[in-house]
Amino acid sequence: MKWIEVKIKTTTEAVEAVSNILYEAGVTGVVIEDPNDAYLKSKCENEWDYFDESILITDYEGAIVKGYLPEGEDLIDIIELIKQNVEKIPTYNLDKGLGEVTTSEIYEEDWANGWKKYYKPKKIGEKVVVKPTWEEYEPKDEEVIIELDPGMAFGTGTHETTMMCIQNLERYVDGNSLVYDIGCGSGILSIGAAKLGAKEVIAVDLDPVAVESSRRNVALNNVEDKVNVLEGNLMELIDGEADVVVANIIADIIIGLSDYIGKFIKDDGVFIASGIILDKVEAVKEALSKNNLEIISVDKQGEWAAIVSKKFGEK
Ligand SMILES: C[S@@+](CC[C@H](N)C(=O)[O-])C[C@H]1O[C@@H](n2cnc3c(N)ncnc32)[C@H](O)[C@@H]1O
Repeated sequence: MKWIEVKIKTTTEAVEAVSNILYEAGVTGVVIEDPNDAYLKSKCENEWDYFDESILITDYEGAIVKGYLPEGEDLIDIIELIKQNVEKIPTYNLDKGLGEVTTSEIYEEDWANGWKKYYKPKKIGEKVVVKPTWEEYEPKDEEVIIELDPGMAFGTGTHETTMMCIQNLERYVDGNSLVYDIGCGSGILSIGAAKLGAKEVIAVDLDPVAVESSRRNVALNNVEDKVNVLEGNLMELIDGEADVVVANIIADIIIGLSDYIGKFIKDDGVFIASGIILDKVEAVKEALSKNNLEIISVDKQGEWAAIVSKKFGEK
């Protein structure tokens, strides 16, 4: 299968905005080459244990953001939309830099392996470390390691929305927890919940590629006894209430879920909703509150938010 690499030359300050443009266009991950960012981060060794100096070698002095899209009939329209959105970046008071959008073809085999050199072990919570299967990593005390090969599914652990879910799972999962993971992607959150001690996890995704990836990663982490991965829609697959429901999808889907998610949460259970673009935080909060879910916290990282709400029992 052919994939199209979309490469955008921008500035450090616009990296988040450009990444979001690519995510909204349908990429499942981005590669950022930013010599300036690398310089800053190399000063902070604790934060940057796994720094790969090869990202310093670039012919452009600003930042480059790359994303990958499958070849398809609507690709020309998607690229055009990306270009238009990049042109709009200055309206958010950000310097778009060159703003040049270029594309090149790559074959699945190149893509499947090309991105791997940028994907390194990374601590994404207080305890949880994501370790690509092909990397060596010596766990430190108390660390919880998720072995991962996401393949073509979303969920490498490098996206803010995933990290905020993991950080909240660390807060809310205990040895008695039944957890539902809606939109499991690579299975990262289900595996994280299981390794944080959850008693049982049910993972669901509409996308068969994600289901296959989750099952493979669940086996790789030896948590098959705790995690059950199902393909399809929550409503049709699950009957019962969980202590923790986590969904890293997008704001509009979370808003739709809010109408009925309460039926799947025990009294005093929590709903961790992530993937919410900052502009839509208020709309999601309103949808949750309207459905008797009380907002407990709103975390923000970059352009994204995660909202934790709680279902209170009868008083
Ligand atoms: C952003 S990814 C999240 C992957 C992973 N949970 C993470 O946090 O990194 C969202 C996933 O939700 C799935 N999805 C989208 N809408 C869904 C729905 N209504 N029900 C179940 N899965 C859904 C997509 O197929 C995709 O795999």
